[in-house]
Amino acid sequence: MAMSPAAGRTPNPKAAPSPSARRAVADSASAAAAAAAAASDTKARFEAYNRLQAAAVAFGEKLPIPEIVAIGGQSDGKSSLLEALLGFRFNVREVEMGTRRPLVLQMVHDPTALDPRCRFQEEDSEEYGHPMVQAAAIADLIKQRTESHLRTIQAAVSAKPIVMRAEYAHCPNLTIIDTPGFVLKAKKGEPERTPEEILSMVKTLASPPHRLILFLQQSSVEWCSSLWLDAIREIDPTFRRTMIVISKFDNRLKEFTERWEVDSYLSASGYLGDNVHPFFVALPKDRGTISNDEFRRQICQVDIDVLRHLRDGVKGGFNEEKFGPYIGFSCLRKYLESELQKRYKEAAPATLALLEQRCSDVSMELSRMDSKLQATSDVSQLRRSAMLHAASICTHLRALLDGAADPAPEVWGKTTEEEQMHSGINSWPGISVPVKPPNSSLKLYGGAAFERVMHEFRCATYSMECPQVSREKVANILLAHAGRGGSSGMTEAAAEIARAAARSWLAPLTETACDRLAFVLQSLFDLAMERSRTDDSRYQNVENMDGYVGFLAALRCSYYKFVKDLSKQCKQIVRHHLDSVTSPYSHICYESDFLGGVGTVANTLHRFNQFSGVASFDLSDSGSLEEGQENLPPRDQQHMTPPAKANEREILKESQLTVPETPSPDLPADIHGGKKKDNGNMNDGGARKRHARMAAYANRSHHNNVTVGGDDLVSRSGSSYSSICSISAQYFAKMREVLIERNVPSALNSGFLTP
Ligand SMILES: Nc1nc2c(ncn2[C@@H]2O[C@H](COP(=O)(O)OP(=O)(O)OP(=O)(O)O)[C@@H](O)[C@H]2O)c(=O)[nH]1
Repeated sequence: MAMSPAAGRTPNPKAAPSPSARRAVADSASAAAAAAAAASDTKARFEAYNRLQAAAVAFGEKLPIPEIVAIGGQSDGKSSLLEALLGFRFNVREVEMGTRRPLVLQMVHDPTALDPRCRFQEEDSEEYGHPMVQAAAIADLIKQRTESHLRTIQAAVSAKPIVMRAEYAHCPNLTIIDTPGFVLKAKKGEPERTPEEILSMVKTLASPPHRLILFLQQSSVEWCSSLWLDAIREIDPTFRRTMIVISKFDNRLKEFTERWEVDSYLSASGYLGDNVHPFFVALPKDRGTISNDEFRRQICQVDIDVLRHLRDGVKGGFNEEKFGPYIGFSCLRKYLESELQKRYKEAAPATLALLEQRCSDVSMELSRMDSKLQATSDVSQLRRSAMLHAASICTHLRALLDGAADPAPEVWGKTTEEEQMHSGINSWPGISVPVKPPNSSLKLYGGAAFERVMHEFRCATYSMECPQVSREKVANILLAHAGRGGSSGMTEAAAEIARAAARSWLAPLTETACDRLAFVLQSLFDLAMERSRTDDSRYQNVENMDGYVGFLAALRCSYYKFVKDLSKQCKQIVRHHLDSVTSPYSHICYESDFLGGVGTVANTLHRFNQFSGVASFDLSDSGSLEEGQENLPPRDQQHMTPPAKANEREILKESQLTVPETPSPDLPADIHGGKKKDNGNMNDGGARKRHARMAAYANRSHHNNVTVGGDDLVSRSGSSYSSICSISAQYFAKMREVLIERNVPSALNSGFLTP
């Protein structure tokens, strides 16, 4: 203390202080105030970073907050060092499993907390739990959290940290992350990959450049045989942000006898570079239960003992000027604290800029939400957005019908089987065999799926045979016509039978086709929504309607209703076509040149190939010839028969008619006699001959004055009945062909796609 000129005299308490004394007092007061302000700045900065860190951990954010990561081999003393820094033991190192999850230890120096207050951050939230005081309870909680998390993720180690905040009068303001220790071999019962997992996890934790690395290595390890130094070099090759701590220094001390030995060891010459100074730390060995005060006292004592040993126990002491600042726990503690504060200060502008950026992002998002909220009360704005959204959905629907590959058909498309299953329409009425159009195994949607259903419908329809008609029905129609004395009674009867069959068998098929097509269209709504959503995120100015649940539900409902109405209308139109084709006034049955004539196999085959069109290209890669030709007319089966085969079948059928036991004198002999010739010969114009025969038959019956009614339909079952069945089958095929080739496809296409 500087003496004043009046030194030695008794000071007069009442005398006014001299100006210089006043200045000195003022200087020291302002220095104290500045120090206090700096300390409070430091504390505030530390607090702010701690809160930021907790938030980052809770939300999985990666913020460049300066932190210290303690790493090293197993049992190198990381947890012990953390306890020493904290100023009390919480027994983490007693947990025999070792460190398995990183522990973020936020130490907050609080002079009022004479007992440590530890609080753990909840596993998936920013909140901290209640303060805990008991060391055993803290250790238990760490152990329990570690075990339950590892059990959940089925692993031996995890990178998900446990965050503990400790407020204590005797700890510095410091945040350290304790990590699992490196090991060379997995423990018994643990996965063999555990050592690599630990190494890679710790490397990941230590890699961010804003983190300081506190690398611990036991003093017993020689620099040349250091196991993990290379791992540190990989992360931080120049040790720019690495602090090296030689732990358990007490174990090494007794080996030094000469000064050069100590100095050479302390300098780590040749291994770390001139600018890297490791710290040499020893901590109390005593494992007994001691008070926190005693623990801290022992830490100080070990520091004193180490220095004393180096000074007095070694011949010539050691280079204290050079290495003194690096020996002992208290030096390390001071260094860590100041280093972290320095980094906090350096990082503050960048952190602030980052936070401001985040704030402005959030403000923008908030104002967007605000304007959205306001828009909800602006009806005209709402209407505009709703119309824009509906228009966008319509555009996407159109694009999907025109053929699109977005969204991924593999995910959003359906195979024929899936379509059948999801629509609840698993089969075609009256068709017992499964109908599989080409490409049935591909996942399609939109226009492609529509075309495939159309093709499936054709396949289903052609696979239908003219249903059997009972003798009574035939007799009822035939006899009535005969009674009226008509000359073409048999033809008329056959036509009438075919009409009735077409009406009752084809109508359900067309209705099913409408339902299936409607399902394809309905499914498009979700795809259009998905496309619209992707567009929204691409062009952010488009109003996002996600929150308007009621509107979206109404839009969906009206779309479904629209499709349902379309389906209803299409059913009516198709029904109308069916009615006109099956009308007695229709001339279809009597058009001899219809589509090249009944039974012209070559022509009908050609037509089948035409309708097959694009839809019959098999694009599935499974495509063996058989599969590729799914539902193309099978050669040896009667069902699944397109027009050509249907006609062939009629020919076959005719050829297989039962010869009546008593040949009817009414029928020309060649009707039966010619059968054998026709049998199986599809290209010999059999159907045409048959047609001619039918006409001849009709004429002859008329000319010979033999009425059809005179033919006994019961006893001569093989004659008139069979012929009528055969003719009506041909008529049925004709009607079907007109419907499937001309009327129905155009009606469904225009009805569904261009309503
Ligand atoms: N002699 C001596 N022993 C120490 C010193 N520091 C720690 N130990 C002991 O070394 C052992 C391992 O210490 P820990 O702190 O658990 O080591 P760790 O690195 O955290 O271990 P893991 O988390 O399993 O990687 C304990 O028994 C400590 O008491 C020291 O300075 N001197």
